[in-house]
Amino acid sequence: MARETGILADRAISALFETGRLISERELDRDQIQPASLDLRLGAKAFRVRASFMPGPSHLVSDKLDRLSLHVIDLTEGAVLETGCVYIVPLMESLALPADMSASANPKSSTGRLDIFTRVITDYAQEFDKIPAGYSGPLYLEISPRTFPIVVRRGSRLSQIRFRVGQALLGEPELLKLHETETLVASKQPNVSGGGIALSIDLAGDKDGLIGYRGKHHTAVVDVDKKAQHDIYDFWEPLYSRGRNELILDPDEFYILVSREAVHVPPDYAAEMTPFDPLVGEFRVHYAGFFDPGFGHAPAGGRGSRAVLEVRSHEVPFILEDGQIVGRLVYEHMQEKPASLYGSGLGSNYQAQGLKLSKHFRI
Ligand SMILES: O=c1ccn([C@H]2C[C@H](O)[C@@H](COP(=O)(O)OP(=O)(O)OP(=O)(O)O)O2)c(=O)[nH]1
Repeated sequence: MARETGILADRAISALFETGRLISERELDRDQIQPASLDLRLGAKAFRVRASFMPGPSHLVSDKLDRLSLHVIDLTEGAVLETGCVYIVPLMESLALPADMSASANPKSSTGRLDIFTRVITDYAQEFDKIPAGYSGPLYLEISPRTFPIVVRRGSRLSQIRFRVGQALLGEPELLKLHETETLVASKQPNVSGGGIALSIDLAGDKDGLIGYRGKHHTAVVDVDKKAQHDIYDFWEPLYSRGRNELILDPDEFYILVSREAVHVPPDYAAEMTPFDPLVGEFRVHYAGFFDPGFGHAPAGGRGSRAVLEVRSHEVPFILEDGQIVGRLVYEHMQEKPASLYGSGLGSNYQAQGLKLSKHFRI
């Protein structure tokens, strides 16, 4: 029996397409629907703009593009998007949501791990990545590669959207109860506060003391649609604990680190890593925050999956210490159990992961 409120699962997302609530200029790709989200595809053009913007309550995105666009790039054969530049790409998908359904977007994990900053923008938007209930209109993606230049093309999938009816966030007592039966975050002393369950950082490292990676500058381009294409060490510097169990974050460098705890998202739930909390420190963990139903779930082959963390320090150098809390996972009810779980036959790339760079790299 489906709940009234909650995040839409794969079957319901497919029904949105069939009933014209989700519109696309071409058929959905076979693997575009995930257990609790839909990957969004780039359209055929990218607008290089002078700066990022918010349309605000009285403007269409296209009004702003008329004013701010510097150049239009054709994506049909693929094109390079450079670091430090801002691009706006109309997406292939648009929406005609019912009055009780809203949506939110987030970069795909592979996009976050490449340090590509992306946000979905709607007409009349006053917030990024939030699509109000009943929204009818186009979707645009703002893209700004931060560390590596990238190749994208029409159909590339950098961002994903979750649809939700009403509000189905678990409160702290409900979260604690679920944790007691399902072990959401495998820590000796679960810390449930701020509406979520805390994740801490692993800076002790694996048997070789490897704790993470720092992105190199002035690299070759990464094609976002190609797997295992590049040697890790051409793009990343490995970082070792050397018994110190701490790491000084340099401002404006990008790090891939990993949680100390294994994470579990039971099939009836979807999780999200909550953004940077200024009370935790002057750094930001999480550029891609959706955790799928079935991630870390033992029957879906996920036992021991850790959360990969995308980390940046702002303004000042900051010392992270092993075991320090760096983020929180909030959990929401699914409307119904997905037909397919993360990790089970979906070509999932990150089930049962430890410290793992994006799928584009090979050792
Ligand atoms: O910051 C994050 C965000 C997500 N994940 C995990 C949980 C999530 O369920 C999984 C896959 O995320 P997503 O579906 O966004 O990744 P993808 O790039 O689409 O990969 P896949 O092809 O495996 O779906 O990665 C992290 O470890 N860290």
